[in-house]
Amino acid sequence: MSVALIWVVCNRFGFLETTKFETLSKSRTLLRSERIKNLGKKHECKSSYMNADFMGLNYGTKKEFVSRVVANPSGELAVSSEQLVYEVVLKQAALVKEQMREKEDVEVKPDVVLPGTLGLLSEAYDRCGEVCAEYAKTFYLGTLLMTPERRKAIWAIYVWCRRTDELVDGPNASHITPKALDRWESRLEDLFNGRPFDMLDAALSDTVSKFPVDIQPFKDMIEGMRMDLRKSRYKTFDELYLYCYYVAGTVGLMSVPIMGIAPESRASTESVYNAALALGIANQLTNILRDVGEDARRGRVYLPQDELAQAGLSDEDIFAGKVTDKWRNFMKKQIKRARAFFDEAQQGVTQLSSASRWPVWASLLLYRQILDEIEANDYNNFTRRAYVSKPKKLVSLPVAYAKSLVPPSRNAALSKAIDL
Ligand SMILES: CC(C)=CCC/C(C)=C/CC/C(C)=C/CC/C(C)=C/[C@@H]1[C@@H](COP(=O)(O)OP(=O)(O)O)[C@]1(C)CC/C=C(\C)CC/C=C(\C)CCC=C(C)C
Ligand SMILES: [Mn+2]
Repeated sequence: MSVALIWVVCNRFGFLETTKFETLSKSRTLLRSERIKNLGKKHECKSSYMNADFMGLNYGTKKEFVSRVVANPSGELAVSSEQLVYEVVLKQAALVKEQMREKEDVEVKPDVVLPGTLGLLSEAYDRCGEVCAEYAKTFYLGTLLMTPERRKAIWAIYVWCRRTDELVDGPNASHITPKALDRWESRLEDLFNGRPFDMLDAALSDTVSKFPVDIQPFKDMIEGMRMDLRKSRYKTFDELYLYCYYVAGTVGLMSVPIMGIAPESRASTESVYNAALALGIANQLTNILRDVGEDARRGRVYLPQDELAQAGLSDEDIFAGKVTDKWRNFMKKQIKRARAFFDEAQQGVTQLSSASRWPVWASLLLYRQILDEIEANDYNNFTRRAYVSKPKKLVSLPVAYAKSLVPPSRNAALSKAIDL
């Protein structure tokens, strides 16, 4: 009965037209000469530059840098994951700009309220808030600073992401099949089309009818869960990058349309999306570095196999779980790379609307400190879980608050630097 009512409510809101992007995995085709021409110079990809630097490759200045191509196992050249993900970023940014423009032209009609249905929707959002508070307390507290509309929308997205992650990471994970993920995806399509399946879906259905959120990052997150089902090793950082985009970079892309960009920001929408993507990647890399031992006990090694080999390490060393100098050196490089992604993200946080900056700074600073804790544990991430202590968390909150007060620079030259 209540589901039917919510279905009616959400149906009435109409639906966001979903864009006809090819899924990222489909577009991950081998590089043809025209693709090289089109992709090479068109988008200067900051992250690619950053990784090239990390790998000790010298590509000259950032401006001169032309995106990297990677070789697949049979030696053929393919478009790098970063380049493909960057295309998604550009499309998301273009879409949000287009939708914002359309919104300005559209006359806002008053909502037709069906008796009894608004109460159900607000109950659905309250439940999302409870789930968020239960799983991510600090972040939940941060969301309380946002406007009520934005806060509820972020809770609804959080809950959908958490439920998606639980499918492959939760107690029923061993029963999850690719078919189950296909069903989850068609449920996602239904809710984007105003036909939610349950209360929590109804909250997200309402959110996507109000904010310019696209379905693509949601679909891509499900793709990441598919990847987790079929894969437990990553040959290169390029492969790992794609996984990180799917499961975490997508969260950044989902969140920006809700959090909003500060009206006074001079940075381009693309650069803000790129920073959001970088935060997702940084968080996921940190998560992987923190959980090396735990993942190994589940037979999973997310660390790039080629980089392990270059460091003179193998899966066996990870299963043995001995902290050696080889391991320390390897970890130092991995931490350096994760920090570079955090640095990239930090430039974008300031561009967000003022009320959204504090929760993002708080989550960034707290997650980033996990890297410091791994160092403090002398790189023993096999048997010691790095965590940020309560006092350190408490100190981070006012620091995050102070950072959130810094407005986007009005200095055009500085904003241009962000656009690199
Ligand atoms: C303010 C803020 C952080 C908003 C994001 C809120 C949101 C919708 C979060 C969803 C997170 C989620 C449940 C994702 C599912 C996949 C997953 C579990 C990813 C890992 C998160 C950490 O979770 P945890 O430590 O609990 O991991 P375990 O399951 O225990 O292993 C991830 C590591 C990644 C999450 C990614 C983000 C939070 C990206 C946030 C980016 C933004 C909000 C963009 C900000 C904008 C700019 C311009 C920087
Ligand atoms: Mn997880």
